[in-house]
Amino acid sequence: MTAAKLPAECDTKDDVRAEIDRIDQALLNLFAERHGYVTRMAEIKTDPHEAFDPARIEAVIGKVRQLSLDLDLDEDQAELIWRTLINWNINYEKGIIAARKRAK
Ligand SMILES: O=C(O)C(=O)C[C@]1(C(=O)O)C=C[C@@H](O)C=C1
Repeated sequence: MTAAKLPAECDTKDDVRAEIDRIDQALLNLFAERHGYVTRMAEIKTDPHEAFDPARIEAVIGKVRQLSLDLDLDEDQAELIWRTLINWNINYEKGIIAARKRAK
């Protein structure tokens, strides 16, 4: 494997795309790690209604927006990504909790 190149060290589209592919892999590894905790959360919560936790969601979004600003990223883009992720997680958790209750 070739060493990572800084943006300014990339001379071709292929150079840039190799770095984007490397970063996508790293991001997916982190999403997979986060997903493991969401699965665990679904095991800990006891009622499907607990899956949607508005206070926690707004706290996460607030943190993500601030971290984005600190990194000079677009905070609206970050919020959109996180809301999509969290909305998906809510349904995922609801499904796990409801199935467990039905099986009892
Ligand atoms: O913190 C929780 O309670 C979670 O279940 C995690 C999470 C998230 O993906 O960050 C998902 C659903 C909740 O409504 C809030 C946050």
